[in-house]
Amino acid sequence: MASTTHQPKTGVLIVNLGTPDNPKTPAVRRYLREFLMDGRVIDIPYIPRFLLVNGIISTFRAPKSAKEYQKLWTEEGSPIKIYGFEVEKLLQEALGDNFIVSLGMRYQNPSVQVALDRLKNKGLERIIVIPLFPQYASATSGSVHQKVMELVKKWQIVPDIHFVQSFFDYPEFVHAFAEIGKKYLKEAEYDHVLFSYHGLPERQIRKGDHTGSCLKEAAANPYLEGQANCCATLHSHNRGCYRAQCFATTRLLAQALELKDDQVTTCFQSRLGRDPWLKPYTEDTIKELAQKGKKRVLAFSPAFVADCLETTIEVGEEYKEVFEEAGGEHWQLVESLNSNPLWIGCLKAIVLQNAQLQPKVLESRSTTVEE
Ligand SMILES: C=CC1=C(C)c2cc3[nH]c(cc4nc(cc5[nH]c(cc1n2)c(C)c5CCC(=O)O)C(CCC(=O)O)=C4C)c(C)c3C=C
Ligand SMILES: [Fe+2]
Ligand SMILES: [Fe+2]
Repeated sequence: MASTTHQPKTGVLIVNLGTPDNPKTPAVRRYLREFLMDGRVIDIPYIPRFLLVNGIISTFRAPKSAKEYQKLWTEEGSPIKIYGFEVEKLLQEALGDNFIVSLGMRYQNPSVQVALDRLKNKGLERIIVIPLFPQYASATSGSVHQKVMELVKKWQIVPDIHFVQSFFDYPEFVHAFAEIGKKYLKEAEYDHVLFSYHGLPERQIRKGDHTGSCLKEAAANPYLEGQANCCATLHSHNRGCYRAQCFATTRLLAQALELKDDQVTTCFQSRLGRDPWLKPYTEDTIKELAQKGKKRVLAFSPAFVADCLETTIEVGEEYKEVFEEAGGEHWQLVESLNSNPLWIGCLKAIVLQNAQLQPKVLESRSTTVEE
């Protein structure tokens, strides 16, 4: 009797932030409500969060954001979703039949529930979850992890679940972004290169800092090692710090692009509310660069893997206006990874590397079927 070994398939769940179903105010309000009622995004107690989101944000922010989404929308829909589906298809093709790739959005559609249902009851031994955020933040990757766990815990058979925490330091990620940017640096001269990351309330960084040293720039403590910026190096004590991961991303990209320290600046965009967010703020940085006489700036948005409101509209249009009003002459946004083949190759590398983390014992446990 011949015996055949069946390697169980691996599920790959890729999850991005999400976007409204359409760019009209009611759909944008639905999206903002789901997004901002997440206690990892607006991390204040439930009642004040409920009042804020259903009051000011639903009344004033939703119609304002809807206008922005109308500028962003294409005939096929919102870019973050269009690229999401393209990436799902291309990654499936790249990985082949031993994997099932499924796309979910943390907020709105296709929901994480729908994406996980596509992986349910398929006899999967393992699911690799890749939140599509290069740097870890509780508000993004942390929230995806929480949502997946909430849903999967109800399954009768819970497979191995492996979460990818961050991927800013994968050489394939750095290479993909750098190659897209190089195109611009070869075409023209730039006075400065800006790396603008999505911001976070400083409070959220402090909550994840077990050393008590982060954001205390001048404090004498063993973690600063004489540096002015506590996140200027990545060590075991701050490995999960979003801010430290953003600075590390800039260093890796600057190295790949052969840029010197004084040619690049890291800054943080999209502040919401009055609390202090990560500094320097992108808007302030842009004004300072223009005041210093920088006329031509190239802007990367390496916290995003697909073009979206935060890149195309905020960096590509709004910050361009700020720069030009302050005396700048040429502002260029580097487009995101979108469905670039280098990005698909990067995702494939992330999947294969994490699939290999599967202990040897699992390989030898592959189901043996007697025929
Ligand atoms: C890089 C990842 C992101 C982090 C970190 C993040 C934190 C964060 N965001 C808000 C509030 C808003 N973000 C909005 C849009 C938006 N945010 C991200 C990514 C991160 N957010 C993306 C990819 C997008 C764009 C989605 C799209 O449809 O194109 C918005 C909505 C747009 C608007 O009204 O301006 C809000 C609001 C907070 C409060 C936060 C951290 C605490
Ligand atoms: Fe955001
Ligand atoms: Fe820090």
